[in-house]
Amino acid sequence: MGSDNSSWTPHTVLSTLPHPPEENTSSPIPFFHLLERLKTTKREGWRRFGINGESISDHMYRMSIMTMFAPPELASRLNIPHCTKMALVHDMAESLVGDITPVDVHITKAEKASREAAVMEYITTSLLGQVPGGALSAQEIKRVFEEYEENVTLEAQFVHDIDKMELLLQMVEYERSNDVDLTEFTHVAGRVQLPEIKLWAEQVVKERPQRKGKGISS
Ligand SMILES: Nc1nc2c(ncn2[C@H]2C[C@H](O)[C@@H](COP(=O)(O)O)O2)c(=O)[nH]1
Ligand SMILES: [Mn+2]
Repeated sequence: MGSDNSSWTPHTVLSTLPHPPEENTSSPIPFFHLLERLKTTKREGWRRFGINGESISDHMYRMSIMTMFAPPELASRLNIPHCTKMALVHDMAESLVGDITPVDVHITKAEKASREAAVMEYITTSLLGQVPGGALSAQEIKRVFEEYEENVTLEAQFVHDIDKMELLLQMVEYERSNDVDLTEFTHVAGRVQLPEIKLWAEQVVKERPQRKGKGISS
């Protein structure tokens, strides 16, 4: 989904789709169809290692479950249902932007953020702007996405940590099921912020399979 950075818009991708979602209807069905792309788009970080397995929605599903297992003292300071909602929304823009990794040199962080904001604006206006608000309104989706991106509230910090934790779990699982060295991802553990989740990260990194002929896995 790369293209000239300055000219990219959601319609850069939408115009290539065989069945682009109908816009400005009072039905959420077109939005539901767009979500299929989260089920079919594989996470790029693993594809670079020849592992074409985990989709974006797989990642967000496990994250959403993990948010409900916050350790009790931390959970007492969090709005957990809001965190679960944030986990399910945070990568929604990748339905059109795609999954861009921090090592992708073709698209800057600023361009990635700009594209994702444009997609969330498209989703919450063209697709959901005419849909009667229910438990999750267009405004709430946009607000939750922006809260995650700003990463200031404890809920956002927690969900960012869960995002990293989910990746670390998948790293160990892929090292176990493939003969692949995913050491490149271990630094993510060092970027976990909350002390309770740091403990989880340390526990998971210790699970890495020892590699033949290598020292103790870090
Ligand atoms: N090669 C690397 N890829 C990484 C790293 N950290 C995250 N990632 C991947 C994981 C996803 O495929 C993608 C973005 O994930 P989000 O959940 O943040 O959208 O980037 C890394 O250190 N190396
Ligand atoms: Mn994510």
